[in-house]
Amino acid sequence: MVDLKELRDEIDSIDRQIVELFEKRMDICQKVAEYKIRTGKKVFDRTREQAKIDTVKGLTRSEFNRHGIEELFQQIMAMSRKLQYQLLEENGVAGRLPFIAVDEIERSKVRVVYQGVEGAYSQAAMKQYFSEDITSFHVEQWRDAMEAIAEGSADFAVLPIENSTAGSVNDMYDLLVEFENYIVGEQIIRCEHKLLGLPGAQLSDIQRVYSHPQGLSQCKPFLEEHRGWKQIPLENTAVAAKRVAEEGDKSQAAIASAFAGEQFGLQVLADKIYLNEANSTRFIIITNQRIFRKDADKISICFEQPHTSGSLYNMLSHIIYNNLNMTKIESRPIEKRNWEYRFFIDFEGNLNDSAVKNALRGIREEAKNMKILGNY
Ligand SMILES: O=C(O)C(=O)C[C@]1(C(=O)O)C=C[C@@H](O)C=C1
Repeated sequence: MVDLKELRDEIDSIDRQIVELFEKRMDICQKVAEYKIRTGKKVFDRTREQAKIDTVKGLTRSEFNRHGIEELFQQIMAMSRKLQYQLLEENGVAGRLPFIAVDEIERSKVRVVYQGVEGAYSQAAMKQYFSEDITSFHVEQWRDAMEAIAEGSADFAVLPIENSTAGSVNDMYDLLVEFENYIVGEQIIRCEHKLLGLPGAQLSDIQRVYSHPQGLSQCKPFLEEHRGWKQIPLENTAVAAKRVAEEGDKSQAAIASAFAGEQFGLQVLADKIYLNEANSTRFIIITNQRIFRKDADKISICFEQPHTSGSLYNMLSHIIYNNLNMTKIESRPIEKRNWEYRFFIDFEGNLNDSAVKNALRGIREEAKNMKILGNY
């Protein structure tokens, strides 16, 4: 009968040797980093890593171990790269990020665009974020707002990115990739949807209900109690309220805010119809300049990765290894490339932090491509 203690002693002795060899290897990697600092050579060398993996796999005795050794060496080399990025950063050769730190984002005497019509939740978000002495205008589509920022006809745009009940606004992620606009702030607004109808209308008159698709989805249980109603999605909750007011048909109602109701002279037919008491929408403030507040504490980036096992894990390891806290992850299909995805992550930090610069440098070097969407 084998003795477990003896076996464990043997494992302990092997592990001590592994640790000793690992530390020796990392010391050499430090010298490699010094060489790379002197010569400007890139840390990540894909060809060398592939050759190394092939060689060490060839040294194993079984298929099972071949797989294990591949994973082990991928991790060892990932550690080696992270050490090297850290040394680059410490030596001040990590490179400058193309973002400029500012004390404050201007909130007065600026031109701001939002999507929808007056009474939209975007307008409420704008009013909360900016002061009263701004010039504002609204556009029909989110894309129009993005274009207004890109061409400079507005300084800032206010656009929805996420609702606490219905989830992310997918189109916004795609637009953030398409346009060279950047997030500089965010504003959270409670969305207390109401069912709004014409003055004198009764709940029993209603046959059709208009809202934004997210408005409809956020009031699902209420709408299920009224299965006979036809649900019609529109581009904005305030557009829905406007339409009910303009068409003057008592059988029509809108799901929108109380201030949209006031704006268009509608009355509240049903209150508290939303799924979640704390139902809120997070709006982002966008501009065409690469600026960030000196005290900004949240970063959004996106990157593309090849469709291979472990590729997302490898990117996220830069966040973990630099002790950063990831707060959100999203994926969106890449246009014209079926079943391939672009990942969007948010994490805590400021672009001036060394840990953040380190993580970004690693991701930039190792991902197919990476874009910083903003620090706010
Ligand atoms: O050989 C190098 O250039 C190294 O930086 C060392 C090393 C390794 O750990 O083996 C690490 C990173 C490179 O991508 C390739 C190999």
